[in-house]
Formats: sequence, structure tokens, C-alpha cells
Amino acid sequence: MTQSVAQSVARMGIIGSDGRMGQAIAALLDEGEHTCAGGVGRTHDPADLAGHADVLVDFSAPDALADNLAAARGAGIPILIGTTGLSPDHHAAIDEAARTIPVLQTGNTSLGVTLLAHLVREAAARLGPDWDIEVLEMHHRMKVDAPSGTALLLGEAAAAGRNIALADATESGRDGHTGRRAPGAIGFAALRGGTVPGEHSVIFAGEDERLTFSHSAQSRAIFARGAIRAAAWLIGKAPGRYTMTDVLGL
Ligand SMILES: NC(=O)C1=CN([C@@H]2O[C@H](COP(=O)(O)OP(=O)(O)OC[C@H]3O[C@@H](n4cnc5c(N)ncnc54)[C@H](OP(=O)(O)O)[C@@H]3O)[C@@H](O)[C@H]2O)C=CC1
Ligand SMILES: O=C(O)C1=N[C@H](C(=O)O)C[C@H](O)C1
Repeated sequence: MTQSVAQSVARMGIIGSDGRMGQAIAALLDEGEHTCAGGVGRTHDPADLAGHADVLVDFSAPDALADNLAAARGAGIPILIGTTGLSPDHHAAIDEAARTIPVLQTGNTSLGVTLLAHLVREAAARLGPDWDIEVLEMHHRMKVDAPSGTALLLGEAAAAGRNIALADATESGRDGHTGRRAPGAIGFAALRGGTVPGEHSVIFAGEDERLTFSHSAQSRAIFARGAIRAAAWLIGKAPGRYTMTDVLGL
């Protein structure tokens, strides 16, 4: 694992290779400067893949995380985790792994969403707590987790702008007689249907005016492109936990 590897052709091992994202990444690798070291699914051992890869790229499922981190650590290679639906325990496991290898975990690898998170943080800081914040997302009918990883990332950005913990402000899954909106809440709403690759809006609703920041993914290529760029960037980095902001220098 050296800096020179990061500057040349990187061998990327894909976890979740038969999935929508796994296939989108493999397709881009086929026509790009880096190569696919192979792929694994539910019934394969990621440690075998890690043995002949320079970096692992994980777009699978949360229950695979422990084995994926162990495989990367065993081989001493970085890992990019794009899988969403992670719990606090999963994040603790990522923090632990990041003590010995470079790890990048993100709910969205696209350039647009990474910039959007900056704008949302800035808007939340400047507009202040009287503006109600709602995060709205829509995804394809096959998505299994809600709110999306991106929605949570954007909620975290809003909370950071307000200098509060997202967990203390979250309002989601409203249904029935919910009572009034809590002051200072950050709300989440999720729509599912069709083949939508990913739509996100962060709405700032104030007295008599509303400001909306939106991102629309028109294909999974934007996620795949960002994942490949980030995975190549991770090679040769010191152990630690990185973000897409680090990769893109935003
Ligand atoms: N960070 C980002 O930018 C993005 C993140 N994502 C996230 O990536 C993940 C995958 O999305 P998507 O490709 O659409 O989902 P898919 O369901 O299409 O693909 C997931 C793949 O992972 C495999 N898998 C499931 N469990 C395991 C396991 N334990 N070990 C290894 N492989 C496993 C599945 O196999 P099987 O079919 O046998 O279950 C499947 O092939 C989701 O969490 C999604 O939210 C998606 C897009 C962008
Ligand atoms: O499952 C998906 O498809 C997507 N998942 C990520 C998320 O949960 O935000 C990123 C993107 O929106 C597509």
C-alpha cells in the first residue's frame, strides 16, 4: 500500500458485485483506468477478494459490514463503504477499523450531494432555528432502508450547522395524531416507487417564505464514478476515517 499505487492502476474488489451498484461500478471500471479485482456476493468470503485487491468497495448490506471490515483489515487495505442503513453499532465498528486502515463511509458518493451537504450546513447556520428543516427523499421501489443514507447525511449537515446532535432533533415516520412539530426538529419523509435512482430535497420553511435545496440523480453512474474516484484516492492514505469532502477537496 504505497502512494505510487494510488497514482497508477488500482485493483478494486467489489462487495455486492451482482447488485445494482456493484454492476454500475464494474461497468465503469471496464472502460476506465482502474481494474476490477473481482467481486463477491452473499455466499462468498470477502477475505479471498481482499487478498488480491488494492482496495475494497462495499455496496452490499449492513449485516455484511463486520466481515467486510475484517477482510480489509486482514489484508491491510483500505475500504470504501457505500452501504446504507447502518446502525450506531456499525459506525462504532467503522471507527474501530479506521484505527488500523483507511476507511471512507458515506451515504452518497456523488459530487453534487457532497456539495449540497456543504450548502445545507451553511444555510442551517445562517437561517437559525426558527426555520423548520424537512428532508424529503424518493427512491426506487427496491430500496430497503429509510430514511436514505443521503437523507441522514443531509440531516447531519443541517444539525452541524445548528450545532446540535441530529439524534436529539430527528422527527420521522409521522403518521396519525402526531401533535405539533417540535421546535427545532429536523424532519424526514421518504417516498418509494418506480425506478428513481435518488431524489433529495432539504426544505427550510420560515415565516411566509421557503427555501429548497434539491439534488436529482439521473442514473447510478454518478455514484459509481464517485465511488471509484474515492476508492483510488484512499490507497496509500494513513489509517483513519475519511469523507467525500476529503476526496473532493470541497
Ligand atoms: N453511498 C452511495 O452513494 C450509494 C449507496 N447505495 C447503497 O448501496 C447498497 C446496495 O445498493 P444496491 O446495489 O442498489 O442494492 P442491491 O440489492 O441491488 O445489491 C446489493 C448486493 O449485495 C449483495 N449482498 C447482500 N448481502 C450481502 C452480504 N452479506 N455479503 C455480500 N454481499 C451481499 C446482494 O446479494 P443478494 O442479491 O444475494 O442479496 C446484492 O447483490 C444499499 O445499502 C444502498 O442504499 C446505493 C447507491 C449509492
Ligand atoms: O439505495 C439506493 O439506490 C441509494 N442509496 C443511497 C442512499 O441511501 O442515500 C444513495 C442514493 O440515494 C441511492
